[in-house]
Amino acid sequence: MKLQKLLESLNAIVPYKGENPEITSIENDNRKVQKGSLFICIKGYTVDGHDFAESAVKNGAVAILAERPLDLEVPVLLVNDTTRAMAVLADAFYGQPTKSLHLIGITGTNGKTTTSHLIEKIFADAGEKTGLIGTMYTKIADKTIETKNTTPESLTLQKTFKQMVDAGVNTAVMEVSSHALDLGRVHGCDYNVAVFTNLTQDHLDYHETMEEYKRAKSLLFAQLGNTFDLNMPKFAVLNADDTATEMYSRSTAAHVVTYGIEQEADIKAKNIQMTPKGTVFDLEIKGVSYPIRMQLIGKFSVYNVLASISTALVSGIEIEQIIQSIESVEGVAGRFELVNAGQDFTVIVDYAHTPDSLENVLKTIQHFAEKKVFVIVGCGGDRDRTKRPIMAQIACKFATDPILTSDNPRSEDPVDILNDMEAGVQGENYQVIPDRRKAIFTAVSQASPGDVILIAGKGHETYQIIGKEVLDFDDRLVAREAIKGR
Ligand SMILES: CC(=O)N[C@H]1[C@@H](OP(=O)(O)OP(=O)(O)OC[C@H]2O[C@@H](n3ccc(=O)[nH]c3=O)[C@H](O)[C@@H]2O)O[C@H](CO)[C@@H](O)[C@@H]1O[C@H](C)C(=O)N[C@@H](C)C(=O)N[C@H](CCC(=O)O)C(=O)O
Ligand SMILES: Nc1ncnc2c1ncn2[C@@H]1O[C@H](COP(=O)(O)OP(=O)(O)OP(=O)(O)O)[C@@H](O)[C@H]1O
Ligand SMILES: N[C@H](CCC[C@H](N)C(=O)O)C(=O)O
Ligand SMILES: [Mg+2]
Repeated sequence: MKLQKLLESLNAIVPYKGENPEITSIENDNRKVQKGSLFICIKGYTVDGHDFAESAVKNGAVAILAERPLDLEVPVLLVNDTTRAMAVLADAFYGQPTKSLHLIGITGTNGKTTTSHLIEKIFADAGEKTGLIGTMYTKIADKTIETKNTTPESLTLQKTFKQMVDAGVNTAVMEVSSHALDLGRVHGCDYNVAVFTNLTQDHLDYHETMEEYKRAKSLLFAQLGNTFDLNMPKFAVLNADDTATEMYSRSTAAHVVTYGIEQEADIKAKNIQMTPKGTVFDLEIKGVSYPIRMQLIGKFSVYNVLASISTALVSGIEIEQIIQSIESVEGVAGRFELVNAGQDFTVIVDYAHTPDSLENVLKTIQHFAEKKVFVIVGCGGDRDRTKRPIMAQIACKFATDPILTSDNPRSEDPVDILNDMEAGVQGENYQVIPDRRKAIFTAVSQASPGDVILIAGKGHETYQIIGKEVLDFDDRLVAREAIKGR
């Protein structure tokens, strides 16, 4: 694509001196630049991409997009915000791929990964070719690709959508993190359905206040419904039981569909009964009731299922087909995943790493527990510090045997993180075992028949980040080892 043509997508005049070269790729990492690339300088949290512009030109870049003048022999185009411009250019460069996809975006503090998998399954069972982008991986039809972020930056994102379109995918489901919304990673994405799970405390290291965090999430709904499509109206699927829904409902020009358990909602769950093997409830839609018998456990799972059912319904999938899919879901990796290695007590690995998710999972366990409940929990380093004492409090309140340990300490001293946690539980009964492996082995050695051990925080993760090292670590494998060694 010619540079001038590409720039038209910015909807603003970007004056520059020089020729109108053919752009063969867009890159924001000088190490990936090839002959014909447009190099975009991004001021990051670690380094400033403007410092790599000269090297990019040496590597073959024929134009540079920057926020400040640079003395280079190729055209330098100036914009106020290169990150946001990059998102719009990427969308144009890859041929606006999201216009050819039924795109579903999910935001919320907890439940995004779970809900995205449920939705993907419903669409796949209905015969659609699906794509998925989220915390665990990116999936393009049957191909799985490793990812670093829950929502990738815009270049990767739009390239992925293009690959999906090329592979014949028609429905794409993605998690949209609050960081991505705030940093404009999803500008240019044309969503058909935007889903809200819930809003509780997390990421205050980044957003600083809950109001700011709430506002960041509202951007998904504000972006939705701004383009009119008679063939495919746009929908915001909102949780009626969460107070943030009122704001998100006001933020969007799209149709609003609500789901819930407590408040009035378009799609409701009633008469919920939990068993250790699953959950039974009545699904109510427009006065018609459908009995649901699913394998997922806990009230929070009912919310995820309601969000998924609502999304599929507004997308035109038949209710009978949807119910069949939901009832056949066994679970999502690392979410309330049982570890069975022949032991006579229950071991659950779960990704709860926020106060609300930890409380929900522990309450669900309490509902069935007849004996002791162990919880092994830590808090990630270089992340929201204010959630640490709260998570320790929840561990002590809802478990009989809490063990505070390390999650991913990253650049922080694990003992400092544990001190932050302990500040919330002075005078309570708990153990502190900084080594996560030792913590798991201890709980397993102390458990008696009928007890439950919840290993929280890392779910599907197969690593532990200590300092700059990424070490092999999988809660499920360590738990198995500990059980075998008993
Ligand atoms: C705070 C944040 O969001 N950081 C993201 C950001 O990294 P950064 O700002 O440090 O980038 P940088 O290293 O300073 O680089 C700046 C620029 O220079 C370029 N560069 C850099 C080095 C070089 O040699 N040459 C070069 O050209 C880079 O390509 C980049 O364009 O850009 C990177 C590439 O896109 C992201 O991977 C990275 O996410 C980091 C890993 C991160 O931890 N992000 C978290 C906070 C995050 O985004 N989390 C959310 C939510 C998770 C949830 O679901 O709860 C997520 O969506 O993942
Ligand atoms: N609807 C929900 N409400 C509250 N807690 C939930 C809900 N769904 C899942 N959880 C809890 O939150 C944990 C994380 O779930 P999931 O991975 O689906 O969330 P996520 O929003 O994708 O998280 P992340 O932002 O880290 O990617 C689960 O392991 C479970 O403990
Ligand atoms: N996407 C979340 C994941 C947290 C997972 C937990 N294990 C941790 O490392 O804190 C984050 O980056 O905040
Ligand atoms: Mg996720």
